[in-house]
Amino acid sequence: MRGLWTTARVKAAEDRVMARVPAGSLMRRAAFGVATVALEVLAGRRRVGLLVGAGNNGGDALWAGYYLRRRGVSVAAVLLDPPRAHAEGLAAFRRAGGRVVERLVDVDLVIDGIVGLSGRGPLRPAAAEHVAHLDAPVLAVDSPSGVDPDTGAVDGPAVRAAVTVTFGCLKPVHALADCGDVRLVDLGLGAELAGPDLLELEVSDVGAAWPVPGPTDDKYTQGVTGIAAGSATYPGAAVLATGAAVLATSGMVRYAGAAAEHVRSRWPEAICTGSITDAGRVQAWVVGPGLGTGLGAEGVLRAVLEAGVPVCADADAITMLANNPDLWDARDPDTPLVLTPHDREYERLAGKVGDDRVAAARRVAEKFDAVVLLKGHATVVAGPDGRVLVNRARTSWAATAGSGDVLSGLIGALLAAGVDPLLAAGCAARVHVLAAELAADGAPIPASSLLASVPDAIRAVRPLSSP
Ligand SMILES: NC(=O)C1=CN([C@@H]2O[C@H](COP(=O)(O)OP(=O)(O)OC[C@H]3O[C@@H](n4cnc5c(N)ncnc54)[C@H](OP(=O)(O)O)[C@@H]3O)[C@@H](O)[C@H]2O)[C@@H](O)CC1
Ligand SMILES: Nc1ncnc2c1ncn2[C@@H]1O[C@H](COP(=O)(O)OP(=O)(O)O)[C@@H](O)[C@H]1O
Ligand SMILES: [K+]
Repeated sequence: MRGLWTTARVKAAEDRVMARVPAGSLMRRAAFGVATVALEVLAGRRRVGLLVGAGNNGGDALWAGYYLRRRGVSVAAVLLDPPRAHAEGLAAFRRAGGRVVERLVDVDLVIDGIVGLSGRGPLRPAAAEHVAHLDAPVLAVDSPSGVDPDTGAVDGPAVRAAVTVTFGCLKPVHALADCGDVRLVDLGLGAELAGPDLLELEVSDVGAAWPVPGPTDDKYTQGVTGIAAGSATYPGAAVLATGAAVLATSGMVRYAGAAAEHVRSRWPEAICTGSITDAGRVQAWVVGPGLGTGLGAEGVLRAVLEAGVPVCADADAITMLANNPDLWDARDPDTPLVLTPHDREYERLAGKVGDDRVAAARRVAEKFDAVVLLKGHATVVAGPDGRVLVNRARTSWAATAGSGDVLSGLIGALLAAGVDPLLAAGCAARVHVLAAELAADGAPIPASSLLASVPDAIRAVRPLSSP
């Protein structure tokens, strides 16, 4: 797992390190890292432009310009606030033959030192104007300017970075927003940083957590997933959610609901019944996709919440919980609940998501004592214990009708297999994103194709040496 630390925590750690190292040494180390990556990106080309803001981020850029000049690179700098440009960095830059210009023209690479950890709100007009006219690849210093370093939110023009060079540790922006290729320069912060604020699963974490059958397993021991989804109007949601559970693990899947015939004909291996009372025992339930919100659906949700097994509540189940708070009383407080809202469902539960999606997911996780998976290009999974996992998609092909139904089936199967609910949601989100990518391969896909790629996505995360 990769840890990410909020800017307040990073600044506090940097202050403690700075108190015991010579003045300016951290900045020069950071800038040397920037210059090293810049030379790599330049690959022999020799013209660099700097956009220099008034803070230490601009100082990093100026010192990087100094190191690049010493390697014979031609470097021009635009100072966005000349009287406040980092004095030592600017002096070193000029000494090394760096030029100060009004506008960047004919450069092979732009180094964005407009603003870093202290950047807040939309870019100021002068910075926005330069960013709007960028026509070369950009290396962002610490974080792309115009993107909030703690939330990844973008309000107005922002730098689109091909590569971001960051220092000390990763920050939330590096998992929540597009920063291009992210490179980390060590500043020796390690001992000063306690546990991270956010976590990002790596492929190996997902592969290690994904349940696989052992020699003593049979169809029951791996966990039976129950799917309470679909309706006469929306049978497809039942087919997709059940299919995802069938493909996610080799345990058994039971389907209960009005789409039993549709599900049976598509997934003959699922045990299908028309009603939840006849469903038999399961180790986790998925409830909600395509279920409707009428009295019958409320009864199903109540039965699932009372069942005493982990529940993944999605789509209409979330809407019902938002509209009828009495339904919460049916919940067994000792069994885990995973809620998987998109923004509109979130709003029904707890008001607008806002710019800080991590804080939004945390609020609802705490309020309902549940794991909350907030859907989107960057999926945020927050646990009631304060842990947060972030998973950003590299493409947006998953933004298609029915793809959420697939996700809920994956989560349900992992819950039934006994995976920790936060990890279950995080691993499912990761495999879901990968399945979308593999299925799309550059062209739009329906959710049924995403579903068909689930086995390939699982193969891709599992260790190479495993059977
Ligand atoms: N600490 C360390 O040990 C190390 C720190 N390091 C580096 O320092 C960076 C943090 O530096 P920092 O704290 O000086 O702030 P920084 O990000 O340059 O921004 C402040 C300036 O931006 C301005 N500004 C704000 N919002 C804006 C907007 N929307 N649009 C435009 N401008 C905006 C703001 O203006 P003001 O509000 O003052 O008018 C002020 O002038 C960090 O990211 C890393 O690169 C490395 O050298 C390693 C060692
Ligand atoms: N822009 C996007 N990029 C990547 N994934 C996205 C994007 N928008 C939505 N998704 C993902 O697609 C799925 C959509 O789920 P949902 O809105 O519930 O759809 P449905 O109800 O039609 O099944 C979620 O997994 C979500 O994270
Ligand atoms: K920057």
